[in-house]
Amino acid sequence: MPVRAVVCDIEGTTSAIAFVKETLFPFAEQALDGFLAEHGGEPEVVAILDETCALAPGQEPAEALRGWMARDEKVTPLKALQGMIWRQGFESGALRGHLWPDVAGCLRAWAAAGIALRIYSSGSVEAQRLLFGHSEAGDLTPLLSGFDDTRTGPKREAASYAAIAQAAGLPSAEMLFLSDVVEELDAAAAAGMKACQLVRPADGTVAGTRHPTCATFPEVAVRFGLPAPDEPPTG
Ligand SMILES: CSCCC(=O)C(=O)COP(=O)(O)O
Ligand SMILES: [Mg+2]
Repeated sequence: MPVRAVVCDIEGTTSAIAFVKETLFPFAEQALDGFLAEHGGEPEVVAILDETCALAPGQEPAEALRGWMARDEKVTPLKALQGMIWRQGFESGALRGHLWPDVAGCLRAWAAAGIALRIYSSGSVEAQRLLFGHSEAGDLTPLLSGFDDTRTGPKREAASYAAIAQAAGLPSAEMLFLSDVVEELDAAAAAGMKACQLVRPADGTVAGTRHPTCATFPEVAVRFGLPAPDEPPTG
């Protein structure tokens, strides 16, 4: 069955774990109080704070959000708020989306060959668009045909991948999911997708045993019969 769509995780797959943990997360944490003071009355932020209170009853929302940040919990309202905070950073040029140097060339080659490219990350859809729109390789959003976050469903549940396949309008067997996390790959495979673990040495990813492993996107291309990029890796 040929691969007609590739679904990419971000942290540990297209982008360095260190970029997310040492640049993006501290940026959001430091800006949280100022952001809430300035925007806390806006309907979209009020809805996020209500969702936070529902998930952390009895806690001040800012305190709950800080706790989730400290524990790197992939909680949907936190992810939505982080995306809103990062917007200021990406649009001002203070932040630029990190991509591993082997990624952009493959995304361009795959999109040019008609392979549908989608993102599925715990980072909110807004954050995903910002990262790829302001990436170190330029604006890559025209290459991407779909974005999903935890509002589609948890990343470790097969139903989320079935929903992504349905949104893409493709049989799941013709879709390839790339992630660094074995449990996410298990869920994608349970939904019928092909699955491949990105084991990037610089991220310290530990290779699992249940799925094929690749260190770079060009290796993925070779392994799954996708076109190889005609540009050398950048960066
Ligand atoms: C700009 S995307 C931020 C990524 C993020 O917040 C995150 O939690 C990463 O999770 P992933 O599912 O991509 O591993
Ligand atoms: Mg990941």
